[in-house]
Amino acid sequence: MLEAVDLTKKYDEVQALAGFSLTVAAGEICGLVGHNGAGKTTFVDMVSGLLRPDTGTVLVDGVPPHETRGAIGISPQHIALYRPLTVREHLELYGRLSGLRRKALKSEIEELATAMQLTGFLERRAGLLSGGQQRRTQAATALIHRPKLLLMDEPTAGADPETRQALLDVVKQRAGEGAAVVYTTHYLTELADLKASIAVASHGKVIARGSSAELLDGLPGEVRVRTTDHEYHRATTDPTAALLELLAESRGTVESVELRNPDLDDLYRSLAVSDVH
Ligand SMILES: Nc1ncnc2c1ncn2[C@@H]1O[C@H](COP(=O)(O)OP(=O)(O)OP(=O)(O)O)[C@@H](O)[C@H]1O
Repeated sequence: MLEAVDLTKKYDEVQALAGFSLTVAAGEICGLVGHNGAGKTTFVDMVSGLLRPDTGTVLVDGVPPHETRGAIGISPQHIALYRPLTVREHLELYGRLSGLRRKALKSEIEELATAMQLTGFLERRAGLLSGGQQRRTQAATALIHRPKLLLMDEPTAGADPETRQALLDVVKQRAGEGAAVVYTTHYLTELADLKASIAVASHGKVIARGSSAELLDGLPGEVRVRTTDHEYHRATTDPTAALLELLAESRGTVESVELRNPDLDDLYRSLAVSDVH
């Protein structure tokens, strides 16, 4: 569904993309992760047709992004709503731009408003919405025409847990219906919830690609034991054994025990990713 091969892009002195390749199949959610400045947004902008690569090719459903019509839905990193327009007017506008007819548009708005918990706000102007409501509206504009490719650039930034869950549920549902999804985030827990595959970007290219099991297997998590006397912690791939050892070593009364699974920082460390441009 999405095929990007060897993309490069230079902004003056900054090599934002340096041979960025990524393929995402229909029905697949690909979690695109990486440090700030790794090139994720530049890539998303290129796939959405906003930016042309210096070299390399992008195909969406077999054609270049600027030639697709209605195949792509984009939820940009920064909220970009028209303050005087209501939520319903936004959804009508984006739906019409993608060629949705009046009847289909009406039922899509109803279904999406329910899924995104926007039913009570449809007639409210965007400028008067809370941050979370704006996030949900922004995401809804990307989803209204049921695109074959969904580009979601940190869609949950600043969202409360309820907004985050609504968003994750809709993304899962759309992938279940066959949409390909590129989902950039700094939260591994979201990717686990989405059962997403992972692509790690660094210095303008994808340096690791696979399922989270493939990429995280064997990475150490951490066990912490806090007692009335001291706090003990150990990095480990065998939490049960480490916990028993720490309990045997610890002095004082145990107050808390914490097991932390490997996270994105552990993954970056294992890949020796250290870049911030
Ligand atoms: N319009 C621009 N002009 C000059 N440099 C840019 C421009 N856009 C991005 N860059 C640079 O290109 C590099 C990649 O930026 P990009 O926004 O793609 O990273 P990112 O992985 O999305 O980061 P973040 O996680 O912070 O959103 C950075 O060094 C950034 O400063």
